[in-house]
Amino acid sequence: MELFNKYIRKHYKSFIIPILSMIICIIGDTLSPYIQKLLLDNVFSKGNASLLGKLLLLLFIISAVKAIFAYYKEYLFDIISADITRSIRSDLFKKIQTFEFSYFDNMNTGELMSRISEDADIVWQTISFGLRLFIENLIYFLLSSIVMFYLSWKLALACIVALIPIAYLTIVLQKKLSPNYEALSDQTAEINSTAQQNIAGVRLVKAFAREKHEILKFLNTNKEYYSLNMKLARTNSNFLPLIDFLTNLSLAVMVIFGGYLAIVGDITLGTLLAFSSYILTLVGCMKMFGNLTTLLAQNKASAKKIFTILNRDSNIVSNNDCYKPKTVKGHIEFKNVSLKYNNEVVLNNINIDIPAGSTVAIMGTTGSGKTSLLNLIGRYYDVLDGEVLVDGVNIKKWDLNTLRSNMSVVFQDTFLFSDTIANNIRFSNEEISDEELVKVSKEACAYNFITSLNDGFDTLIGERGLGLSGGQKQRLAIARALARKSNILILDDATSALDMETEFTLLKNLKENKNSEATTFIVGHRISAVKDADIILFMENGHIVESGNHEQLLKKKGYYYNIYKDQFKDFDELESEVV
Ligand SMILES: Nc1ncnc2c1ncn2[C@@H]1O[C@H](COP(=O)(O)OP(=O)(O)OP(=O)(O)O)[C@@H](O)[C@H]1O
Repeated sequence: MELFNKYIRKHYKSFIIPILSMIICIIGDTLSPYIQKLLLDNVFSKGNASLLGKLLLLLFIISAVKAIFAYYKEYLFDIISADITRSIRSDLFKKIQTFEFSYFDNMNTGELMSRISEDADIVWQTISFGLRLFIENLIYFLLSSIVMFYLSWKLALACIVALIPIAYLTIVLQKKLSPNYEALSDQTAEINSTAQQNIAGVRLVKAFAREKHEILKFLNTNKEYYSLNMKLARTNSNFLPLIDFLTNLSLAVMVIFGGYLAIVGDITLGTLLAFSSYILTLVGCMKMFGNLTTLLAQNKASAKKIFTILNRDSNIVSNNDCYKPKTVKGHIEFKNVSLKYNNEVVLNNINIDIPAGSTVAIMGTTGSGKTSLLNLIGRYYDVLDGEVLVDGVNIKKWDLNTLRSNMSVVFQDTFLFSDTIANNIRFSNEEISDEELVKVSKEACAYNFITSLNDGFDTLIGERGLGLSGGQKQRLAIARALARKSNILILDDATSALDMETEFTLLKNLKENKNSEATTFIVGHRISAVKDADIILFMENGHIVESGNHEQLLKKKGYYYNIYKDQFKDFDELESEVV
């Protein structure tokens, strides 16, 4: 129903011409048996030869008109359905873009791909094929019934009554098929996601020699899909022969009762002949309604899933009259901030004030909440308690697009698009000139390796930067972040795959070229990467347990000092040996 209200109804004007064409074709089809009746009763029985030419000409005209309008009917219906499906696909894609991070934490890619591809295709089939046939058969049914009642109400009534059990069975079949199609749609998504995950992780599978396990997993999913299809086939084969039998029975009723009416002189032979055509049309309609139930059941399942997405609103949205400053300075404050994912509290009572232009380094054990803390700045997740302020304004009051457009992030997991190196860097800022492209690549220590490739900046790389080393991918991701030239830069463990020397050069470049107002966050594990920061935060179990600059933290002789000692112990020992 939602499909109808949201997509089909607004196209109602486009349906006028194809439906009119359809009606013209159906009128032609419905008139043909009537003309045959006239031929039999008037020309052949009564020998009225003058009518023969006229009736044959009429039959010819009807066929020609039908052929012309059939073209419009088919073609225009196809255009409308393609249009509607395009709108559904675009709406789905646009809607998915609005969802918050946590939605994607709980949803797998294969499932979403199924919604955009298979489910949208089923809706397309329903409209282009199903809806057209439904309207067509409904009109056929109504017109044929009207003519039948006009010719002989007794025989028409008998035929309609004989068709009632078929209609009933069709409805029961649809009810039985619906849940099966829902399960089938779920299973299609499961197959997609199993295949998608395997292909995305194929290197891991091969490295661990887990091909057999993966094949087995896929075969099981496929077997389940097969079983569901078999179940559907069983349901169909339980009902369809019965529907066929009843259909033939209704024909027999018509022949017996019609023959009797002809014998007693209630109807002419021509009427009986016309009736046999009309009843075949009615039976054809009933069969078609039966077949359409399958498609309708399939469509119901797919449309339900599509509308679950389309009707969902993101939990993180900008308010009306939100804050949209022209420039962002980068003053960031966390006030009593706590964060919870599902049921787990991962940040507890965080308080920090970071003046614009500071460089903040975050250290801490794995899982201590470093990424989670940084995720709050762009409002990728909402706080449980407290508030995060950027330039003195709670980020919940900010226009999300303005806030995020003024930030650059390098995530822990590097993702590169299947595109050229230049386009990957320009992803964050399409406006940058070729000179700036070179400049940010140099800053990110990526220029030398890019220019050593045969196609340089035009080199095509795979979705995951195939053909590039981990460190090269990270450097491209950093160049992409720098290209945005924003006043908030977040590097979440972005140099972990670089050797110490490259990391040192890169961080030095960042410091030297840094726009003095840019606030920079660096999550790092090496003292050499963090020691020059204005503020160093040390995190443990969702708390900031130490903060200060390098000297202050060394004096505290706490967590930071211990790491410093561990990392520089070898150096000190070596120094003492040399001395
Ligand atoms: N999207 C998420 N959904 C649920 N729990 C999460 C999510 N992201 C992180 N966590 C959990 O939150 C805690 C903090 O994770 P976070 O990634 O912030 O730590 P981290 O200090 O950045 O770790 P690492 O140094 O290993 O990257 C962990 O216990 C982690 O399991």
